[in-house]
Amino acid sequence: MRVDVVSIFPEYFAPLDLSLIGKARANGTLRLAVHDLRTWTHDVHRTVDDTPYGGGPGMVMRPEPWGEALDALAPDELSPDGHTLPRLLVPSPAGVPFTQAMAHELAAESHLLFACGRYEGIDQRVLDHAAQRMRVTEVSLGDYVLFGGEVAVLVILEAVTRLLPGVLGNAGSLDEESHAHGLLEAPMYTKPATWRGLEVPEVLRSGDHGRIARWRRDEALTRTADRRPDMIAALPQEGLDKRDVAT
Ligand SMILES: O=C(OCc1ccccc1)c1cn[nH]c1
Repeated sequence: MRVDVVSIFPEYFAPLDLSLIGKARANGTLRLAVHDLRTWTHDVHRTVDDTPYGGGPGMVMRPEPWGEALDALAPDELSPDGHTLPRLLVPSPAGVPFTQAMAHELAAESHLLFACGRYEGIDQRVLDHAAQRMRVTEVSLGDYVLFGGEVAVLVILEAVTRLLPGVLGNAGSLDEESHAHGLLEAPMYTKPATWRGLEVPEVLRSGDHGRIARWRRDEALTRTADRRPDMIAALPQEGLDKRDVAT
């Protein structure tokens, strides 16, 4: 997968050289390039922002540099490697919620292009113009406001990269994890069996895999009902047999 990131703080992405994402880059699973938006400014001050039409606090990112950046990174003509147009992702408090389902969707793309907004955001025409030729998604990580999109891109990239083939050691851990089956994950334990007077639930040491699976499912349902009733409501009802419904 090819990923391009455009930001006025490219150094934010240095951590991506570490850990799993670093390995994914090393083995070519992920080809990541980070670009400084100011590359596409031409004034001596390399200006990327200006005051908002209609008034209001803060500044807005100017369209010109973004337009040139997107032209350069998502050229219309097919490049030698026959690349398709990228999917443009713009983190924003006004975006559609980022979910594990979207992470899976993005992991299937061949080229992602992230635009990191700062200040009050990017001139809307940048997104409207880009949408004339590529798929554009404003995406929100949650109902809060950050200084800019960089941190959100790090989160999205981590969620997507770990889904790419060969990045996670045992792919098994993918289908067990929270949000993989519409429920939160059951509590996890490891050695020692007793720690500071606290025991590991006996069932997990019973070796009875049917009992263990049932216990984990019950725990997942209870946890989800307690912490995320919204997820219980979203469960496919036919998937829940009578025993499952948490009382
Ligand atoms: O703050 C966020 O993105 C950065 C951003 C982009 C545009 C204007 C202000 C801030 C964000 C919050 N939830 N998900 C993303």
